[in-house]
Amino acid sequence: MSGEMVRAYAPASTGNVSLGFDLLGAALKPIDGSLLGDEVEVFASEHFDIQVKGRFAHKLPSDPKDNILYHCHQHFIAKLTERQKELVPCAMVLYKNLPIGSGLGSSASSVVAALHALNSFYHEPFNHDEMLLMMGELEGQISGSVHYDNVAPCYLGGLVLMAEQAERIAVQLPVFEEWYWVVCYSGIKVSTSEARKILPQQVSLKNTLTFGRQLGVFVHALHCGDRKLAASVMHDVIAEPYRKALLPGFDAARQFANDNQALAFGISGSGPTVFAVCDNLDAAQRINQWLSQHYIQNADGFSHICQLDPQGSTATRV
Ligand SMILES: Nc1ncnc2c1ncn2[C@@H]1O[C@H](COP(=O)(O)OP(=O)(O)O)[C@@H](O)[C@H]1O
Ligand SMILES: N[C@@H](CCOP(=O)(O)O)C(=O)O
Repeated sequence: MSGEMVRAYAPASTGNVSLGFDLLGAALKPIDGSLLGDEVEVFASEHFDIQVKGRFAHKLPSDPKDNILYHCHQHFIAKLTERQKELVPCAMVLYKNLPIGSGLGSSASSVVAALHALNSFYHEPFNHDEMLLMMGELEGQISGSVHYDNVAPCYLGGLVLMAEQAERIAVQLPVFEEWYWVVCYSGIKVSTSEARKILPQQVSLKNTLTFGRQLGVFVHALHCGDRKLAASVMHDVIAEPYRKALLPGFDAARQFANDNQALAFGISGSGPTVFAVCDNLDAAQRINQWLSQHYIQNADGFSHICQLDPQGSTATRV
């Protein structure tokens, strides 16, 4: 076997961004330069194998077949074998850096890092949309339904709106580069599939109209650079009213953020991570410090001041 290896990194992401349930998501990058995302290595090997390392490795199922990486590999190789018969076999290592059930797109990060690394290892047989379709399908196996608001920003970078058209799964939106996104993970686990089950299947006419208006106005405001208008419509009428009951300290955290110049505050994905958007670093630091002291529940929790990660996942051949 050759010594060829690919290493991929896939950033944490925030799904929904309050106003775009399942339709809007953003990739995150801590401003202090720390890595907030999973990494996957793929290398040539006679026998397929998955090793799991990293801060949150011990929280994953012990059977490698229950790791989403196993299913990513199976799925990718099955698709590739339809086009190419002779394949160099490989093995994988996952550095599980993101907490599971955190609202930071943890499973999406593993899926994107794994599929990006595999695509790069096998010399890019699949294009961006084919990759996104695969990523959505794999993420859907875990969370209970196909939604792209974590995998798409994680893969493409920036702030991403789902188009869900056959040849245009997602579109990147303009961003306000000076916005800071404080993200605080409390340390408890909230299962995405459970947090989806508690949502009602029907949405009232009033909330449907609010949802449509907010999303339309937000996209317009991004395109014309109107920060105030964009921030004014960042309210969650779909999930937050139900999910906040799963998040101890949520109302106090929102109150502090609102009283300290946050432009917006909400649940990241299905929680328990919360996010606050600020347009100045002083306010972001104040909120970050308060959340670290008051919202975190145990030693697994953490808080970061982030900006949006414009690059998304990366893969390097080493
Ligand atoms: N590589 C992986 N990364 C994250 N979760 C994984 C992975 N492999 C399997 N899982 C399982 O998938 C589920 C992910 O839970 P979920 O609430 O969707 O997490 P998140 O919202 O953080 O992506 C957990 O039951 C976890 O054990
Ligand atoms: N749109 C999804 C996002 C889930 O994000 P996660 O990071 O909690 O997996 C939802 O709100 O269910």
